Amino acid sequence: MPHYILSIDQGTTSTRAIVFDGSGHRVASAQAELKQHFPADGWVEHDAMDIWWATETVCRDALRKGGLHARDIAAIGITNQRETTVLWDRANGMPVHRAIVWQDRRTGERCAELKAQGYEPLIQARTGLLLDPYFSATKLAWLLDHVPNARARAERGELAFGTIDSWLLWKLTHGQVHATDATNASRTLLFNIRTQCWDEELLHLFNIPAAVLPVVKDSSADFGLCAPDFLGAPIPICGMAGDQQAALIGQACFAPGMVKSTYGTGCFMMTNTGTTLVQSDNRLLTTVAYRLNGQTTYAVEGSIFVAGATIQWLRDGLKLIENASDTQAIAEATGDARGVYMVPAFTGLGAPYWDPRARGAIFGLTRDTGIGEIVTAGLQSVCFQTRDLMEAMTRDGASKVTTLRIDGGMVVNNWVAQSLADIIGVPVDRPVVTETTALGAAFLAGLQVGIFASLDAISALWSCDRRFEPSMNEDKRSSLYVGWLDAVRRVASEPIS
Ligand SMILES: Nc1ncnc2c1ncn2[C@@H]1O[C@H](COP(=O)(O)OP(=O)(O)O)[C@@H](O)[C@H]1O
Ligand SMILES: O=P(O)(O)OC[C@H](O)CO
Repeated sequence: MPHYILSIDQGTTSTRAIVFDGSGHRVASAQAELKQHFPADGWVEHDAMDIWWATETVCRDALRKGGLHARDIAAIGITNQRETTVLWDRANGMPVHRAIVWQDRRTGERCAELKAQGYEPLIQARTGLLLDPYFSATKLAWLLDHVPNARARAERGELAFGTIDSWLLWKLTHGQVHATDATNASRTLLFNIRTQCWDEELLHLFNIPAAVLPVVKDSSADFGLCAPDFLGAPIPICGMAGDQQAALIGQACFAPGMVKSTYGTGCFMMTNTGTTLVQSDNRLLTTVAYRLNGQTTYAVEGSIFVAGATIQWLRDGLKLIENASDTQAIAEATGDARGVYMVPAFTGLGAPYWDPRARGAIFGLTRDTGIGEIVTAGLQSVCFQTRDLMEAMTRDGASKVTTLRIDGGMVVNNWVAQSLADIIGVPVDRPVVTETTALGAAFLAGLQVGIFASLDAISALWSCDRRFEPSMNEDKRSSLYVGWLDAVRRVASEPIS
């Protein structure tokens, strides 16, 4: 029996394919950058065909680099940037518009309108989410209303909606399968996370015809076979999860109370709450962590829109650094931001503030402030935002965080990992495999085909590369955080309660 798993990780800024072996070791990988389109202020789009072509290329490259053939691959897993919305023509498999990306704010007014009409409590109770343009429903409604004939065609069953997972599945199976998994469905604002069904009342509220929707499956399931021309032979597609849920799985956070935080473009902290659905009183999200054998495990999530994107801005916007990795040496040499705070609210503030009108700022500048302090403040902003999430989770009773498992592109930076431990005041564990998103999708696919026997067997594969212990004294930790809260208050568009 073939014993490798091919994981497709379609992220916001790049598309990756990674081949793992049956011990969760990475065997080969390939990556392609994804072009970002910014057609108007606050709008962010991706070309869904670019995403598909990049997926074909990176999968073929990864196999070639590993000296592997389709017959060596037991299963494919898919993980993806969540919420990003694609609408395509079932007849020719072409998108009817560019995909609207999770960061896109064009439907802010529609969300505000629904909020003013008092719909948020109902929506939160059914979906675990809040009324924010972040999620798919208002993006899909926008497409149906703005693409000529789209609504009528959707009602006639001619168009299909999906997040990136569904879109890739459709292309991989040559239009044979229109499905998603429960984690991705739980990010649309249309899926009832209690009943695990599309919610008719919400479909009506957002004016979405049911005919466009994919079938919702478990995260480990039979999603069909990829067409033989993709890699040379049909391969079963057996795992699927949104990237933050896949990271939770890749970090083996299977016990209630275990928590991970992923630092890519944004930062997403997630605590496993087991089979208990915890509704947040502190404006965190409740979401499906994974669904296996029909059993739903839930999580509480804090979503920060800008984490690694701050470093991209320091590099591409301000041109203060050449490479993201330069920030470690700069922060080590600077040691301390010396009272400078950066609040990177470039697209508003996410959890726990949810303030789309807030904008970024740098405070505490003096005549001797230099590049070092600004870069250090940029890195530290990610740590302070994590502390905000941790405080909200503790207030919710979702978990008293005792250790934090971290992953994502930023955590190779030792200064960030240490500063995180110092600012949140608990040990931070960095695993050997930091590409936990792709690993999580591989675990899900491998569970389905029997390469991994159980979640316990997966837990045994997790191993720590390095633990970062907090080393800052409590007074300094508190006073730094008070300064951060003051900076956030100053950028907020409305008073923070
Ligand atoms: N050494 C580093 N120090 C700080 N940030 C880094 C470093 N290396 C990469 N990054 C940041 O990490 C992000 C890339 O992480 P990744 O997990 O690949 O993101 P995504 O999945 O969102 O596309 C980028 O925003 C980049 O600025
Ligand atoms: O592409 P990432 O890794 O920044 O993740 C994006 C999230 O899934 C958005 O909810």
